[in-house]
Amino acid sequence: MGLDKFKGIFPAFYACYDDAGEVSEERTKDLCTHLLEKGVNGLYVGGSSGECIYQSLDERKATLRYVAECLEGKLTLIAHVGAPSTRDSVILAKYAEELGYDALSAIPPIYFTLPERSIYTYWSEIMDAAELPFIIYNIPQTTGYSLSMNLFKKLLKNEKVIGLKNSSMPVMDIERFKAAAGENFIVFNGPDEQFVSGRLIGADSGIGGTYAVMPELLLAADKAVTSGSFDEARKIQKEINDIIIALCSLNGSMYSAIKEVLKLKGVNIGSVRGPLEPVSGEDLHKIAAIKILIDRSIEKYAN
Ligand SMILES: CC(=O)N[C@@H]([C@@H](O)[C@H](O)[C@H](O)CO)[C@@H](O)CC(=O)C(=O)O
Repeated sequence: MGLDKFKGIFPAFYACYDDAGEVSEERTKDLCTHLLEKGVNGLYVGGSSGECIYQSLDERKATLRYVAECLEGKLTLIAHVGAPSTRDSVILAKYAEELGYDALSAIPPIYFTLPERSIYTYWSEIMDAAELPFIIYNIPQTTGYSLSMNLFKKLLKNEKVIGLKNSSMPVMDIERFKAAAGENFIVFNGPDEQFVSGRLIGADSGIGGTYAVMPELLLAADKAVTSGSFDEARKIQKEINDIIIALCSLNGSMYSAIKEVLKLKGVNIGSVRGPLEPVSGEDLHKIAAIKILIDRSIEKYAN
């Protein structure tokens, strides 16, 4: 199949809540519209950044639906359907197919440390549930499982496997997975702090949790890599990293800091759900400084 629609910048979509902390249709659609206008290539819906592990099945289905309804095929949509049980993952996979999503993706099973054959079975049962391409999600720092080359090669035998979202930290992992899978396969860079290096070593695209607060910078970095302007790409990556470090330096989760910055940009998607912590009152003034940092970088590199 043609994989071009999976190339480019894919913000990991955030959980959008109303002021009472419930999933909000209006705010979900506001964020979709905002990102569409910024020119991103697609969205990764319901992953870590979507706070998937803190949401009920119905809330996850609602978010998948609101995004699909709002975008009506204008962006490539990847549904993250990983859930604690295979049963729930299969329900989400079937629902994403009904809604017209372009691909599925899932983390490996969480909580219990399971043997690789269980991980293989889990991913395979999700793939069997829908006629959609599948993107493996390797994120050892949150799941405790690091995708082995053996399991990767076994999964590649299933023609539904068209890509890998690789969030492990060694950039070299991207090169190894890409080499094993060949050209007709999409590798998404996971760590935003290494986007440029990930692209240079072989990632075709990027999915990231900080993209949606600064899509202009990721799009500019991607363009610089594609056009061979490596010095420019390196400079943009430095700005991206300064911003990520600032977002992570507050009392409160990075996602809550991002959501506060988005509010200042006119996109209110509420705050985070516990146990993620909101930004504390005394840190709120720092949010304005982070927004200025982002705006200045965009002015410098993306206008
Ligand atoms: C461990 C982690 O959460 N990694 C993030 C990164 O995008 C991360 O937020 C970013 O590099 C900042 O550290 C993504 O790989 C996760 C992600 O995109 C998602 O599933 O929402």
